[in-house]
Amino acid sequence: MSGQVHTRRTLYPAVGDCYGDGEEWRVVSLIEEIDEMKNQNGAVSDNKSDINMAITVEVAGSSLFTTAAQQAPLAARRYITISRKKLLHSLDIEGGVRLNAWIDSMRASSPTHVKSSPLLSQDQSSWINQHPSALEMFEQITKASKGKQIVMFLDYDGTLSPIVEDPDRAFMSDAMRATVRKLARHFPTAIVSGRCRDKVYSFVQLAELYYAGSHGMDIKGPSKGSIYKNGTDHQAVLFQPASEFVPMIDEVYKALLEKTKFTRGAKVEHNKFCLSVHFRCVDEKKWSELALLVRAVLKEYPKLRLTQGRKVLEIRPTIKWDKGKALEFLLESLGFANSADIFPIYIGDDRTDEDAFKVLRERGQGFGILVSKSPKETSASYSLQEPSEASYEFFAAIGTTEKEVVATKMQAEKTTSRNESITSQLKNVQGRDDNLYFLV
Ligand SMILES: O=P(O)(O)OC[C@H]1O[C@H](O[C@H]2O[C@H](CO)[C@@H](O)[C@H](O)[C@H]2O)[C@H](O)[C@@H](O)[C@@H]1O
Repeated sequence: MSGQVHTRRTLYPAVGDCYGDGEEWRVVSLIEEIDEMKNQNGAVSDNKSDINMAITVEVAGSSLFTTAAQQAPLAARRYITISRKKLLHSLDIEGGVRLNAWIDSMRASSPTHVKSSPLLSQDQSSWINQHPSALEMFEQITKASKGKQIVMFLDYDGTLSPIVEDPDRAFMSDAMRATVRKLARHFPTAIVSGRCRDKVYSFVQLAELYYAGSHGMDIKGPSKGSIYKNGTDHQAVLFQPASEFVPMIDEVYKALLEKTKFTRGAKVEHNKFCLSVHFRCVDEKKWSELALLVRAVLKEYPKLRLTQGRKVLEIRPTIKWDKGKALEFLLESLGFANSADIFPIYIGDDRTDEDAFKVLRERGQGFGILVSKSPKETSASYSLQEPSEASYEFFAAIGTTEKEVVATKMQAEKTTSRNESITSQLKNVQGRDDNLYFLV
């Protein structure tokens, strides 16, 4: 004997939330209603024509539901079931607008292939005029930084390591490590990353650097103190302005793991004071759905905000802290807060690096370099096509030039007691000022 059975299956415990003008509604469960034909053995055969996807929505003053039948009851928790078609239509008009903006921006921030068209190449060339390749500007950069203390700030992913599918395998090459080591020998050098500080340290493995993890919310100086520190205080720096958020971040991490567990390819990364939800390995057709899931979780945490990067949504505390603030903090802890004779150079590839580029523009000191193959709106002054150690050797070369001058000057210093005039002669010959002394 066989018969028809009506079954309701909850597909997702919570799907997402949407906001419109003066209204708010939240999808709490996606229920698949299926009229199943059960045979004698209990095996199920879905009769497609009977499938009706319905969605249960928790309502807070929505004008979505117009007919009397659709109006939510006045209970404390108001739920209503609407058709899948209607929900998706509404998603498009309301929450969809913001959601699509994220997704478009995520797509644009990490193009998989750069299409070549006459228009694009025109855009590209005008962009390159505005943001020339740093590699062609040796003379200008050397001249601009002359007599000033260069301080290097380097982003990690996409700047020191190539972008790869698995965030746990974004290794840095030995050649790149050797170049960064060389840079750190010439200048105070900091890694500024969205990653958790320990993780980025495990990739870079250079103890002589400053590390600003979690988008600058976790800053630590070299364990033995910095040889560059301008002043007498050589204590190692440790600064964590978002410590109070750790329990909340842990909680949201667990919620996100749970909510995204059915989204194939999605990955949630715990970056200590912030989180990343990776879209790179998720089918693009599922991106909106995943973004909705993330936003649904975040709805319960108004003290956290969402930003986007290269195929990633980043969740972080709403505190006024970013990579730009981290750069300023580092300059200050190096003793350069009020120094006119510093030349900070920040190299990064992502939207979050723009905060640091902006700070440099506002200070009118140093400049930003954007690593990008394609034109992007940026506050950086220069560009680099890709993250290669060859590019960063360029800065080491500036360092070498500076160092030679400094060494000569040091030699001159020693001789000063014997012959004051040698120093002044050197100064005249090389046209450098005394700010370079503390480099050595
Ligand atoms: O500030 P960053 O050091 O650039 O960190 C930003 C995010 O970088 C990582 O994700 C990015 O790189 C991954 C590995 O190449 C790639 O799979 C992912 O698609 C990129 O978005 C890191 O995993 C994130 O936690 C950081 O927020």
